[in-house]
Amino acid sequence: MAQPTMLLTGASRGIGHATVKLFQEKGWRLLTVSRQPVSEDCLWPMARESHIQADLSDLDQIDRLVATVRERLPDGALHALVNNAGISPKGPDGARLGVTESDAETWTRVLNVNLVSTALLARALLSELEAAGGSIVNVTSIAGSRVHPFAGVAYAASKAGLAALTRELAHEFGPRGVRANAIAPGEIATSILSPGTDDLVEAAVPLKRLGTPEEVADIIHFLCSERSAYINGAEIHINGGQHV
Ligand SMILES: NC(=O)c1ccc[n+]([C@@H]2O[C@H](COP(=O)([O-])OP(=O)(O)OC[C@H]3O[C@@H](n4cnc5c(N)ncnc54)[C@H](O)[C@@H]3O)[C@@H](O)[C@H]2O)c1
Repeated sequence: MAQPTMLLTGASRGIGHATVKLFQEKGWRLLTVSRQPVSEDCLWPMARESHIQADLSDLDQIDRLVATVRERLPDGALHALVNNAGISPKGPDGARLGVTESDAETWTRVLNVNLVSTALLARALLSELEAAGGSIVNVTSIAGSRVHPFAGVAYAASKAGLAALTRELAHEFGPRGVRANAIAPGEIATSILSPGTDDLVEAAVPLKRLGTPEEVADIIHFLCSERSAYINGAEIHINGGQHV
């Protein structure tokens, strides 16, 4: 197969950063989306070249983003779309933006980044995914399927919606040879974690540790590979056996 191409959102740090590094090591061509310009000290020169700046909370930016992606796909084929970008009002981005759970603007921002932009991107890039027999991976969360002490309502609702969207896309896109799956992390060592997570891990995670971004990246890679060719519409939980 010619060099496969992946488009990943939220590449600047955490799970997205680990996923970019892994796919690069595996020989993929990368297109990455982040709100920020890539910094000069960026560790992966290929990723710097492939970076596209877009704020996914602003849906007006999606058309331009899709047009830029198409320009950078000379053969018109996209092998993987990884919808990883996420925002939590209770995480560092939320705190920085000064948002609160009762704020309508918060709901809009969280739903746009975590859910609506994902749906729009998947549909807009369906032809390119179809051309490659491609795979969509949506990063959901443990908070989408159970009450989580730190996640917050908007975040939980967005991730439950993303899980539902994944099943719907699997059903609709499957006949066109495009698979859609989700990966639902529990407590992973990234900047999105809230204070108090250590106690939660001690009380509720049988493996008694945080997961690593690299462990999540590995499953994303599996879901984008031929090894998972018959997995469609699944949500794979990676949470150390967490029970709340
Ligand atoms: N770390 C965890 O414990 C955990 C648990 C469950 C789910 N998740 C999910 O994993 C995904 C990755 O999160 P992470 O843990 O690496 O956190 P993170 O905060 O380190 O990374 C989030 C990424 O999303 C990007 N992003 C946020 N808002 C954006 C916007 N408006 N436009 C474009 N990009 C934007 C950020 O720039 C960043 O690259 C998220 O969807 C998150 O909800 C993480």
